Amino acid sequence: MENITLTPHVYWAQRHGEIYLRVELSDAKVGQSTTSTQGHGAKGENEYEFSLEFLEPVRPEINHKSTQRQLDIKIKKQEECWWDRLTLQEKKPLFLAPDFDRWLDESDAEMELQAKYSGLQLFSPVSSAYLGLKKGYLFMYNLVQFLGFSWIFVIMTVRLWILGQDSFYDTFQTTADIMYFCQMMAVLEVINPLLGLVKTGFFPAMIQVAGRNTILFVIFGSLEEMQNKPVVFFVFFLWSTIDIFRYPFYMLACIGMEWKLLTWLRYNLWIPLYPLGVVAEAVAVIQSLPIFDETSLFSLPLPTVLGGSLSFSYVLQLYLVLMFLGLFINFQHLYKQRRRRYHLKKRKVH
Ligand SMILES: CCCCCCCCCCCCC/C=C/C(=O)SCCNC(=O)CCNC(=O)[C@H](O)C(C)(C)COP(=O)(O)OP(=O)(O)OC[C@H]1O[C@@H](n2cnc3c(N)ncnc32)[C@H](O)[C@@H]1OP(=O)(O)O
Repeated sequence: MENITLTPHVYWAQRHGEIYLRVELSDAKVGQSTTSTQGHGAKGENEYEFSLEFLEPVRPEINHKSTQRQLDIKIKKQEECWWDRLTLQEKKPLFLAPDFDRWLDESDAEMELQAKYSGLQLFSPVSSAYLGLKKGYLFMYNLVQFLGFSWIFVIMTVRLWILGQDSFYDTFQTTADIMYFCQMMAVLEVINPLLGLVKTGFFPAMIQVAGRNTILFVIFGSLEEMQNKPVVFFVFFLWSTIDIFRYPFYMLACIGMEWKLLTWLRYNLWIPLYPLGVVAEAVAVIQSLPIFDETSLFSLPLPTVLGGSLSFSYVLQLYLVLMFLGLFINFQHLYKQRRRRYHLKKRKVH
Protein backbone atom coordinates (compact mmCIF):
# COMPACT_ATOMS: atom_id res chain seq x y z
CA MET A 1 0.00 0.00 0.00
CA GLU A 2 1.32 3.45 -0.89
CA ASN A 3 2.40 5.61 2.09
CA ILE A 4 0.73 9.00 2.54
CA THR A 5 2.39 11.88 4.39
CA LEU A 6 0.63 12.76 7.62
CA THR A 7 1.05 15.50 10.21
CA PRO A 8 2.02 14.41 13.74
CA HIS A 9 0.90 16.08 16.97
CA VAL A 10 3.54 18.61 17.99
CA TYR A 11 3.86 20.11 21.49
CA TRP A 12 5.98 23.16 22.17
CA ALA A 13 7.48 25.19 24.99
CA GLN A 14 10.11 27.91 25.12
CA ARG A 15 12.85 29.41 27.25
CA HIS A 16 14.52 32.74 26.60
CA GLY A 17 17.16 31.08 24.40
CA GLU A 18 15.47 27.92 23.08
CA ILE A 19 12.41 26.32 21.60
CA TYR A 20 11.44 22.77 22.56
CA LEU A 21 9.30 20.68 20.23
CA ARG A 22 7.97 17.29 21.28
CA VAL A 23 6.67 15.29 18.33
CA GLU A 24 4.36 12.40 19.13
CA LEU A 25 6.10 9.75 17.08
CA SER A 26 7.62 6.57 18.43
CA ASP A 27 10.87 5.17 17.01
CA ALA A 28 11.11 8.05 14.55
CA LYS A 29 13.80 7.99 11.87
CA VAL A 30 14.49 11.59 10.99
CA GLY A 31 15.15 12.24 7.28
CA GLN A 32 17.23 14.89 5.53
CA SER A 33 14.90 17.57 6.76
CA THR A 34 14.05 17.40 10.49
CA THR A 35 10.41 17.99 9.76
CA SER A 36 10.02 14.93 7.52
CA THR A 37 10.15 11.78 9.58
CA GLN A 38 9.38 8.11 9.30
CA GLY A 39 7.82 6.80 12.48
CA HIS A 40 4.91 5.29 14.34
CA GLY A 41 2.32 7.92 15.19
CA ALA A 42 -1.42 8.26 15.76
CA LYS A 43 -2.09 6.78 12.28
CA GLY A 44 0.42 3.93 12.55
CA GLU A 45 3.72 3.42 10.67
CA ASN A 46 4.01 6.16 8.09
CA GLU A 47 5.81 9.17 6.79
CA TYR A 48 5.03 12.21 8.95
CA GLU A 49 5.79 15.82 8.12
CA PHE A 50 5.14 19.25 9.55
CA SER A 51 6.43 22.73 8.93
CA LEU A 52 6.47 25.79 11.16
CA GLU A 53 7.30 29.36 10.28
CA PHE A 54 8.78 30.73 13.50
CA LEU A 55 7.87 34.14 14.86
CA GLU A 56 11.52 35.24 15.06
CA PRO A 57 14.76 33.97 13.46
CA VAL A 58 16.32 30.80 14.87
CA ARG A 59 19.83 29.32 14.50
CA PRO A 60 20.25 26.76 11.70
CA GLU A 61 21.60 23.93 13.88
CA ILE A 62 18.83 21.71 15.28
CA ASN A 63 19.22 19.07 18.01
CA HIS A 64 16.91 16.09 17.91
CA LYS A 65 16.60 12.92 19.93
CA SER A 66 14.28 10.08 19.08
CA THR A 67 13.04 7.78 21.83
CA GLN A 68 10.60 4.88 21.93
CA ARG A 69 7.86 7.34 22.82
CA GLN A 70 8.61 10.63 21.07
CA LEU A 71 10.91 12.81 19.05
CA ASP A 72 12.42 15.72 21.01
CA ILE A 73 13.68 18.70 19.03
CA LYS A 74 15.65 21.60 20.50
CA ILE A 75 16.14 24.76 18.44
CA LYS A 76 18.20 27.76 19.54
CA LYS A 77 16.71 31.23 19.10
CA GLN A 78 18.86 33.73 17.20
CA GLU A 79 18.30 36.30 19.93
CA GLU A 80 17.60 35.55 23.59
CA CYS A 81 14.12 36.94 24.07
CA TRP A 82 10.62 35.84 25.03
CA TRP A 83 8.24 35.13 22.15
CA ASP A 84 4.54 35.93 22.45
CA ARG A 85 3.75 32.86 20.35
CA LEU A 86 5.62 30.24 18.34
CA THR A 87 4.58 30.93 14.79
CA LEU A 88 4.57 33.98 12.56
CA GLN A 89 0.97 33.30 11.63
CA GLU A 90 -1.35 34.36 14.43
CA LYS A 91 -3.68 31.40 14.11
CA LYS A 92 -2.12 28.38 15.76
CA PRO A 93 -1.79 25.33 13.44
CA LEU A 94 -4.19 22.57 14.43
CA PHE A 95 -1.43 20.04 15.07
CA LEU A 96 0.37 22.34 17.54
CA ALA A 97 -0.33 22.57 21.30
CA PRO A 98 1.53 23.76 24.42
CA ASP A 99 3.75 21.17 26.08
CA PHE A 100 2.48 21.50 29.62
CA ASP A 101 5.21 19.15 30.94
CA ARG A 102 7.82 21.77 30.00
CA TRP A 103 5.64 24.86 29.93
CA LEU A 104 6.85 27.93 31.82
CA ASP A 105 5.57 31.47 31.52
CA GLU A 106 8.04 34.32 31.15
CA SER A 107 8.50 35.04 34.84
CA ASP A 108 8.92 31.35 35.70
CA ALA A 109 11.50 31.04 32.91
CA GLU A 110 13.35 34.02 34.42
CA MET A 111 13.30 32.19 37.75
CA GLU A 112 14.71 29.14 36.01
CA LEU A 113 17.56 31.25 34.60
CA GLN A 114 18.29 32.73 38.03
CA ALA A 115 18.19 29.24 39.53
CA LYS A 116 20.66 28.03 36.87
CA TYR A 117 23.09 30.84 37.63
CA SER A 118 22.85 30.33 41.37
CA GLY A 119 23.35 26.57 40.98
CA LEU A 120 19.84 25.65 42.11
CA GLN A 121 17.64 23.10 40.35
CA LEU A 122 14.34 24.60 39.16
CA PHE A 123 12.83 21.20 38.64
CA SER A 124 13.80 20.03 42.10
CA PRO A 125 10.74 18.81 44.05
CA VAL A 126 10.82 22.00 46.16
CA SER A 127 10.80 24.46 43.25
CA SER A 128 8.27 22.42 41.23
CA ALA A 129 6.02 22.40 44.27
CA TYR A 130 6.49 26.18 44.57
CA LEU A 131 5.51 26.71 40.92
CA GLY A 132 2.51 24.43 41.28
CA LEU A 133 1.41 26.21 44.45
CA LYS A 134 1.85 29.64 42.85
CA LYS A 135 -0.21 28.69 39.79
CA GLY A 136 -2.86 27.02 41.95
CA TYR A 137 -3.10 30.04 44.24
CA LEU A 138 -3.36 32.56 41.35
CA PHE A 139 -5.88 30.40 39.51
CA MET A 140 -8.08 30.07 42.60
CA TYR A 141 -7.76 33.78 43.43
CA ASN A 142 -8.83 34.77 39.91
CA LEU A 143 -11.64 32.22 39.90
CA VAL A 144 -13.07 33.51 43.19
CA GLN A 145 -12.88 37.14 41.98
CA PHE A 146 -14.46 36.18 38.66
CA LEU A 147 -17.36 34.44 40.44
CA GLY A 148 -17.83 37.39 42.83
CA PHE A 149 -17.90 40.06 40.14
CA SER A 150 -20.05 37.88 37.84
CA TRP A 151 -22.57 37.49 40.64
CA ILE A 152 -22.71 41.29 41.13
CA PHE A 153 -22.94 41.91 37.38
CA VAL A 154 -25.72 39.35 36.86
CA ILE A 155 -27.77 40.55 39.87
CA MET A 156 -27.52 44.16 38.70
CA THR A 157 -28.36 43.35 35.08
CA VAL A 158 -31.36 41.18 35.98
CA ARG A 159 -32.70 43.81 38.42
CA LEU A 160 -32.21 46.54 35.82
CA TRP A 161 -34.10 44.39 33.31
CA ILE A 162 -36.99 43.73 35.68
CA LEU A 163 -37.21 46.94 37.74
CA GLY A 164 -35.75 49.46 35.30
CA GLN A 165 -34.54 52.69 36.92
CA ASP A 166 -35.98 51.63 40.32
CA SER A 167 -33.08 49.20 40.61
CA PHE A 168 -30.65 52.17 40.78
CA TYR A 169 -31.68 52.98 44.34
CA ASP A 170 -30.89 49.76 46.22
CA THR A 171 -27.78 48.47 44.46
CA PHE A 172 -25.80 48.81 47.69
CA GLN A 173 -28.27 46.77 49.76
CA THR A 174 -28.31 43.94 47.20
CA THR A 175 -24.63 43.67 46.25
CA ALA A 176 -22.44 45.39 48.87
CA ASP A 177 -21.55 42.22 50.84
CA ILE A 178 -20.03 40.53 47.81
CA MET A 179 -18.39 43.79 46.70
CA TYR A 180 -16.82 44.18 50.17
CA PHE A 181 -15.53 40.61 49.95
CA CYS A 182 -14.08 41.02 46.43
CA GLN A 183 -12.47 44.35 47.18
CA MET A 184 -10.93 43.12 50.45
CA MET A 185 -9.51 40.17 48.52
CA ALA A 186 -8.20 42.62 45.89
CA VAL A 187 -5.64 43.83 48.46
CA LEU A 188 -3.77 40.65 47.44
CA GLU A 189 -3.24 42.31 44.03
CA VAL A 190 -0.95 44.80 45.75
CA ILE A 191 0.82 42.07 47.72
CA ASN A 192 1.28 39.66 44.77
CA PRO A 193 3.73 41.87 42.81
CA LEU A 194 5.63 42.62 46.03
CA LEU A 195 6.13 38.86 46.51
CA GLY A 196 7.16 38.50 42.85
CA LEU A 197 4.15 36.28 42.08
CA VAL A 198 2.95 38.40 39.13
CA LYS A 199 4.58 40.97 36.85
CA THR A 200 2.01 43.69 37.56
CA GLY A 201 3.52 47.01 38.61
CA PHE A 202 3.07 47.58 42.37
CA PHE A 203 2.16 51.27 41.96
CA PRO A 204 -0.65 50.85 39.35
CA ALA A 205 -2.14 48.03 41.44
CA MET A 206 -1.94 50.16 44.58
CA ILE A 207 -3.67 53.13 42.85
CA GLN A 208 -6.39 50.81 41.58
CA VAL A 209 -7.09 49.05 44.88
CA ALA A 210 -6.72 52.17 47.07
CA GLY A 211 -8.93 54.17 44.70
CA ARG A 212 -11.76 51.64 44.68
CA ASN A 213 -11.56 50.89 48.39
CA THR A 214 -11.73 54.57 49.33
CA ILE A 215 -14.98 54.86 47.39
CA LEU A 216 -16.42 51.59 48.68
CA PHE A 217 -15.48 51.74 52.36
CA VAL A 218 -15.23 55.48 53.06
CA ILE A 219 -17.83 57.07 50.78
CA PHE A 220 -20.48 54.36 50.42
CA GLY A 221 -19.73 52.21 53.45
CA SER A 222 -19.59 54.91 56.11
CA LEU A 223 -22.38 57.22 54.82
CA GLU A 224 -25.83 55.67 54.85
CA GLU A 225 -27.09 58.75 52.97
CA MET A 226 -24.94 57.74 49.97
CA GLN A 227 -26.10 54.13 49.85
CA ASN A 228 -29.42 54.79 48.09
CA LYS A 229 -28.01 57.06 45.41
CA PRO A 230 -28.01 55.93 41.76
CA VAL A 231 -24.27 56.67 41.56
CA VAL A 232 -23.63 53.39 43.46
CA PHE A 233 -25.22 51.54 40.54
CA PHE A 234 -22.94 53.18 37.97
CA VAL A 235 -19.76 52.69 40.00
CA PHE A 236 -20.47 48.99 40.75
CA PHE A 237 -21.61 48.32 37.18
CA LEU A 238 -18.44 49.80 35.67
CA TRP A 239 -16.15 47.96 38.11
CA SER A 240 -17.83 44.60 37.55
CA THR A 241 -18.04 44.98 33.75
CA ILE A 242 -14.24 45.22 33.43
CA ASP A 243 -13.55 42.53 36.00
CA ILE A 244 -15.75 39.80 34.52
CA PHE A 245 -13.29 39.84 31.60
CA ARG A 246 -10.04 40.69 33.42
CA TYR A 247 -10.11 37.76 35.87
CA PRO A 248 -10.88 34.98 33.35
CA PHE A 249 -8.10 36.46 31.17
CA TYR A 250 -5.66 36.01 34.10
CA MET A 251 -7.08 32.52 34.78
CA LEU A 252 -6.32 31.38 31.24
CA ALA A 253 -2.86 33.00 31.44
CA CYS A 254 -2.17 30.86 34.54
CA ILE A 255 -2.66 27.68 32.50
CA GLY A 256 -0.83 28.98 29.43
CA MET A 257 -3.95 29.51 27.36
CA GLU A 258 -5.38 32.44 25.49
CA TRP A 259 -8.81 33.18 24.10
CA LYS A 260 -8.54 35.91 21.48
CA LEU A 261 -11.87 37.63 22.20
CA LEU A 262 -11.10 37.74 25.92
CA THR A 263 -7.64 39.19 25.28
CA TRP A 264 -9.17 41.82 23.03
CA LEU A 265 -11.73 42.76 25.70
CA ARG A 266 -9.07 42.87 28.45
CA TYR A 267 -6.86 45.22 26.42
CA ASN A 268 -9.59 47.46 24.97
CA LEU A 269 -12.58 47.69 27.31
CA TRP A 270 -10.68 49.84 29.81
CA ILE A 271 -10.37 52.62 27.20
CA PRO A 272 -13.99 53.77 27.66
CA LEU A 273 -14.58 52.14 31.08
CA TYR A 274 -11.68 53.56 33.09
CA PRO A 275 -12.47 57.26 32.48
CA LEU A 276 -16.19 56.55 32.96
CA GLY A 277 -15.43 54.72 36.21
CA VAL A 278 -13.34 57.58 37.55
CA VAL A 279 -16.01 60.13 36.53
CA ALA A 280 -18.67 58.05 38.37
CA GLU A 281 -16.38 57.86 41.41
CA ALA A 282 -15.77 61.63 41.25
CA VAL A 283 -19.56 62.20 41.22
CA ALA A 284 -19.84 60.01 44.33
CA VAL A 285 -17.10 62.00 46.09
CA ILE A 286 -18.72 65.34 45.15
CA GLN A 287 -22.13 64.15 46.39
CA SER A 288 -20.61 63.08 49.70
CA LEU A 289 -18.91 66.45 50.44
CA PRO A 290 -21.98 68.22 51.98
CA ILE A 291 -22.82 65.09 53.99
CA PHE A 292 -19.35 65.02 55.56
CA ASP A 293 -19.70 68.77 56.27
CA GLU A 294 -23.09 68.28 57.99
CA THR A 295 -22.24 65.17 59.98
CA SER A 296 -18.61 66.12 60.85
CA LEU A 297 -17.77 62.43 60.35
CA PHE A 298 -13.97 61.85 60.24
CA SER A 299 -13.39 65.59 60.77
CA LEU A 300 -9.89 66.38 62.00
CA PRO A 301 -9.64 68.05 65.43
CA LEU A 302 -7.87 71.44 65.35
CA PRO A 303 -7.04 74.00 68.08
CA THR A 304 -10.03 76.33 68.84
CA VAL A 305 -8.16 79.34 67.41
CA LEU A 306 -8.09 77.50 64.06
CA GLY A 307 -11.83 76.80 64.10
CA GLY A 308 -12.01 73.63 66.25
CA SER A 309 -12.09 71.06 63.43
CA LEU A 310 -11.36 70.54 59.76
CA SER A 311 -14.11 68.86 57.78
CA PHE A 312 -13.16 65.60 56.05
CA SER A 313 -14.59 67.14 52.88
CA TYR A 314 -11.31 69.11 52.47
CA VAL A 315 -9.36 65.84 52.44
CA LEU A 316 -11.78 64.55 49.81
CA GLN A 317 -11.31 67.64 47.66
CA LEU A 318 -7.59 66.91 47.66
CA TYR A 319 -8.42 63.28 46.89
CA LEU A 320 -10.44 64.43 43.84
CA VAL A 321 -7.25 65.90 42.38
CA LEU A 322 -5.31 62.70 43.21
CA MET A 323 -8.03 60.66 41.48
CA PHE A 324 -7.39 62.32 38.17
CA LEU A 325 -3.64 62.01 38.70
CA GLY A 326 -4.22 58.30 39.46
CA LEU A 327 -6.37 57.97 36.33
CA PHE A 328 -3.60 59.54 34.26
CA ILE A 329 -0.92 57.18 35.71
CA ASN A 330 -3.01 54.03 35.23
CA PHE A 331 -4.28 55.04 31.81
CA GLN A 332 -0.65 55.39 30.69
CA HIS A 333 0.21 52.05 32.33
CA LEU A 334 -2.66 50.22 30.64
CA TYR A 335 -1.86 51.89 27.32
CA LYS A 336 1.76 50.64 27.57
CA GLN A 337 0.55 47.12 28.45
CA ARG A 338 -1.77 47.23 25.44
CA ARG A 339 1.05 48.36 23.11
CA ARG A 340 3.34 45.66 24.48
CA ARG A 341 0.65 43.04 23.76
CA TYR A 342 -0.03 44.24 20.20
CA HIS A 343 3.56 45.27 19.39
CA LEU A 344 4.31 42.17 17.33
CA LYS A 345 1.13 42.49 15.32
CA LYS A 346 2.04 46.07 14.37
CA ARG A 347 5.58 45.05 13.38
CA LYS A 348 4.11 42.48 11.03
CA VAL A 349 1.91 45.02 9.29
CA HIS A 350 4.68 47.60 8.65
C1 LIG B 1 -0.65 59.66 43.06
C2 LIG B 1 -1.49 58.48 43.31
C3 LIG B 1 -2.29 58.56 44.56
C4 LIG B 1 -3.16 57.34 44.80
C5 LIG B 1 -4.46 57.71 45.38
C6 LIG B 1 -5.56 56.93 44.85
C7 LIG B 1 -6.17 57.59 43.66
C8 LIG B 1 -7.01 56.62 42.91
C9 LIG B 1 -7.43 57.11 41.60
C10 LIG B 1 -7.78 56.03 40.59
C11 LIG B 1 -9.09 55.43 40.85
C12 LIG B 1 -9.29 54.20 40.03
C13 LIG B 1 -10.44 53.43 40.56
C14 LIG B 1 -10.84 52.34 39.66
C15 LIG B 1 -11.84 52.47 38.78
C16 LIG B 1 -12.19 51.39 37.91
O1 LIG B 1 -11.81 50.24 38.03
S1 LIG B 1 -13.22 51.81 36.66
C17 LIG B 1 -13.53 50.36 35.69
C18 LIG B 1 -12.44 50.14 34.66
N1 LIG B 1 -11.21 49.73 35.28
C19 LIG B 1 -10.17 49.19 34.61
O2 LIG B 1 -10.21 48.97 33.43
C20 LIG B 1 -8.92 48.85 35.40
C21 LIG B 1 -8.84 47.38 35.66
N2 LIG B 1 -7.65 47.11 36.45
C22 LIG B 1 -6.48 46.69 35.94
O3 LIG B 1 -6.32 46.48 34.76
C23 LIG B 1 -5.32 46.41 36.92
O4 LIG B 1 -5.82 46.44 38.18
C24 LIG B 1 -4.12 47.37 36.76
C25 LIG B 1 -3.24 47.24 37.98
C26 LIG B 1 -4.60 48.81 36.61
C27 LIG B 1 -3.29 46.98 35.53
O5 LIG B 1 -3.09 45.68 35.37
P1 LIG B 1 -1.68 44.94 35.20
O6 LIG B 1 -1.78 43.75 36.08
O7 LIG B 1 -0.49 45.79 35.39
O8 LIG B 1 -1.65 44.55 33.74
P2 LIG B 1 -1.73 43.15 33.12
O9 LIG B 1 -1.16 43.26 31.76
O10 LIG B 1 -3.11 42.65 33.19
O11 LIG B 1 -0.77 42.17 34.02
C28 LIG B 1 0.64 42.13 33.91
C29 LIG B 1 1.09 40.68 33.90
O12 LIG B 1 0.82 40.07 35.17
C30 LIG B 1 -0.10 38.99 35.01
N3 LIG B 1 -1.07 39.03 36.11
C31 LIG B 1 -1.51 40.15 36.69
N4 LIG B 1 -2.40 39.83 37.65
C32 LIG B 1 -2.53 38.49 37.62
C33 LIG B 1 -3.30 37.58 38.36
N5 LIG B 1 -4.16 37.97 39.31
N6 LIG B 1 -3.19 36.25 38.06
C34 LIG B 1 -2.36 35.83 37.08
N7 LIG B 1 -1.57 36.66 36.35
C35 LIG B 1 -1.66 37.97 36.62
C36 LIG B 1 -0.77 39.20 33.66
O13 LIG B 1 -1.21 38.02 33.08
C37 LIG B 1 0.34 39.87 32.87
O14 LIG B 1 1.24 38.83 32.43
P3 LIG B 1 1.82 38.85 30.92
O15 LIG B 1 0.63 38.84 30.00
O16 LIG B 1 2.65 37.62 30.84
O17 LIG B 1 2.61 40.12 30.79
